[in-house]
Parts: sequence; C-alpha cells; structure tokens
Amino acid sequence: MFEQPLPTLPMWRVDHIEPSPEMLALRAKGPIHRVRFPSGHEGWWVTGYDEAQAVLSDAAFRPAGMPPETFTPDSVILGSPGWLVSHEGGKHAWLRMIVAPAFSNRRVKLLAQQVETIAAQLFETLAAQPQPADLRRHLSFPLPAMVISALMGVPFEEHAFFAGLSDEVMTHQHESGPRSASRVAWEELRTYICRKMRGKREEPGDNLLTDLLAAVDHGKATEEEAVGLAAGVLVAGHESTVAQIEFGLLAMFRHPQQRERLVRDPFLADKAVEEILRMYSPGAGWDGIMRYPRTDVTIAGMDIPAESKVLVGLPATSFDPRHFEDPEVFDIGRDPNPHLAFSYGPHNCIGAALARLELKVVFGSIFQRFPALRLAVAPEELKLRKEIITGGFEEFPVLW
Ligand code: HEM
Repeated sequence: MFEQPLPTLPMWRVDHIEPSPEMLALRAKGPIHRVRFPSGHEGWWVTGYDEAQAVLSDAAFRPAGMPPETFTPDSVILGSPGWLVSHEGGKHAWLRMIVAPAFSNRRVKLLAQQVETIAAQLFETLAAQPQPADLRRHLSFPLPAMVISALMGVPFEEHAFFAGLSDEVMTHQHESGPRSASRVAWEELRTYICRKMRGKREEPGDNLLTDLLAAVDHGKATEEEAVGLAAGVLVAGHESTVAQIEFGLLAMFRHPQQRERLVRDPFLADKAVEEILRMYSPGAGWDGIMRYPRTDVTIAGMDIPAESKVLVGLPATSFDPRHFEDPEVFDIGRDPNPHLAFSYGPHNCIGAALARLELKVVFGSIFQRFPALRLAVAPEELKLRKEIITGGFEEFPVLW
C-alpha cells in the first residue's frame, strides 16, 4: 500500500507570527505524531497539552542537552557543562539551586525598579531619534541585555558586547545549520564571564556572578560549571526576550482592538503579556523542545522506543481546546491562561518572573509613551531572523 510521507518540520508560522495552519491541522488530529525533523531523522512530535506536561515531568526523558550519541543537539550550548539543560536529576537540581537566589522574589523585586528605569531611558532615546527609527536597536535588543547586566553584576556599557556574542551563539542553531561561528562566540562569551566572575573577588555585590564565585570557592561547582551556568542564563535570558518584545508588538499592531483595550485599561498588562506568551511565543522555524527517552515509553497509546527524538511542541499546546477556550482567538483578557511558554517540569524557565517583569514594563507603558506607535514598513517587509531559533527581526522600523 502507498505510504503517506511523514509531516516535515519546521512548520513555519504565517505572517511571521501566526500559528502554522499545518501545525493546527495536525494538532487537531491527535496529541502525538510521527514526523521528520530538519536533520532528516524521524521521531515524534507531541502537540497535546497533557501529553506535553507528562513528557516534561517524566524522569524517563533526558533533557535537550543530553542527546544520544547519534544525534546533534540543536545548539552548541546544549551539552556544555553548567548549561542547565545539559544536566538532569540530582546534578541538575544542585546546579539550579546555585543560580536560584538570583531569581528569588527578593532579587526580582530589586531588579523591578532597574527594569523600569532602563525602559524609561530607552523610550527617551528612541523618542529622540529621527523617524523612522529601529525599535530593535533602541529597545528590544538592549533592554533584556541591560537587565541581564544588572542581574549578573556587570557594567551596563558592556551589554552590547556580550549581547552580540549571545546573538552569535544562538545563530545558525537549527540542527542542520553551520556552527563554527557560534562555537567561537560561545568560547569568547565564556572567557568574558570567567574574567568578570574572578573580578567579583575584589568587588562583590548582590548579583549572580558573586553567587557563582562563592559557589566555586565553597566547592559547590567547578569554575567551568559556574561559567557555563552564567553564560547559559545570559544566552537563554537575552534572545527569547528580545524576540518576545518584537513578536508581542507585531501582535498588538495586528490586533488594533486588543491594543485599544490595553490602552484604555493598563491594568490588563499582566494578562496581555500572558496572552502574548501563549499565542506568539518566540520562535522561527522552531516547533518545541527536544527530549530523549532512555527507555521504551508509551505516550497517548503510541509506543516509542528508547533513544528516539521526541519534540515537545510547546507552541502547539497553546491551541489545545481541552485547556483554552477558542484557542485561536487572541484575547488579552484571557483568564485562566495556563500556557506552557516557559515549559514545565524540572527544566521550566528559571527566568520566567524576570521575563514577565520586562514584558509587563514594555507592554504596560509603551502605548502610553508612544500613542501612535506603528510599523514604518508593511509587515511583510519585516525580515524574520530565520537562522536564530528564537526568531525576532533583522530590524523593526517604527514611526510614532
Ligand atoms: C519571553 C522570554 C522567555 C521564554 C519564552 C523562555 C522560555 C524557556 C523555555 C521554554 C525553557 C525550557 C527549555 C527546555 O526545557 O529545554 C527555558 C529554560 C530556561 N530559561 Fe527561559 N525563557 C525566557 C526568558 C528567560 C530569562 C529572562 C532568563 C534569565 C535571565 C531565562 C533563563 C532560562 C534558563 C537558565 C533555563 C534553563 C532552566 C533549566 O534547564 O533548569 N529565560 N526558558
């Protein structure tokens, strides 16, 4: 009998950010599907919400940075010592505990004021530019980088340097792309962090690099692990937030009624951010996070052999009608909104509270500061950054 070819990933979004119709159609057929990955390998794609949660909390699955030997992880940082997604079980919990204080409620509260100050400064810099101006250059790229400077305890002026390296690390990351430039950038980034961390001996403070140096001094982590932890936080925390600001703004431009709702009621900012995360999470040609079962497993009645590739389709889970009413509707007042944009289980995003804070500061005030904010080009002229997993745009020219 004639066999249907397997659905192939990636399934590109439409108009840069709208969910792919192929993804929606496949998701509607069931919670798990056999697919072909960009690498050419066959494997499984989990699109159901409950099934995704089950995989992400099951210790039978290794994380994205621990692929079986036959597979390459989809980025050079996955697999590096100290990068949290390259560890599992007790070792992962131990390393995560070392960075956890930097993300505690107390530290995030301390950062809140700084985030507001940084955003206000960047808004004014943007306002002072001749129009049209590139919002990426003046807001979406520097904001998360400056916040990470504060989190790590490095001078603001260095943000452009390390954010440039972080950007390079995340570029050409699709599993089939070339990687030499991102390897070089990863090494350079680690060297920079190592130097800054050692500098904390003379100039300690309430920041991540001081915590990490203490962990090394007390024998809780090797220097290599500490540097990997910091570099991982930096890379994970920068690119996804940049793309989320840009995708969120494009979403608001595409939905003028929702934008008006937000302008009329800025208290909706929290919920608007959640809805942006649910429906327009970062990603370009990115369909989820990889997991590898160490034993034979069964998901939703489908038998999956050990050591296969199982992609947990976080973006697809946002459209599961078992958890979201009218999931294809962008509703900034949606409540409840239990999306999985920050993942689930032991590797859930440790920076979620900080990311939410940054997004809330942007979306809660940008349309007040720039009431006529709009794209200076037709949306189809925006160039999606296809070579970077998180997406975002080459430039984001705006008028106001
Ligand atoms: C909109 C912004 C963000 C999104 C959508 C996002 C999303 C995610 C997702 C889906 C994961 C799980 C990866 C996996 O299990 O394979 C993750 C992990 C992680 N994220 Fe985020 N993230 C964001 C912002 C941040 C920020 C601001 C930071 C830190 C400053 C951060 C640091 C991390 C770290 C360190 C991990 C690894 C956690 C672990 O393996 O234990 N992220 N993030």
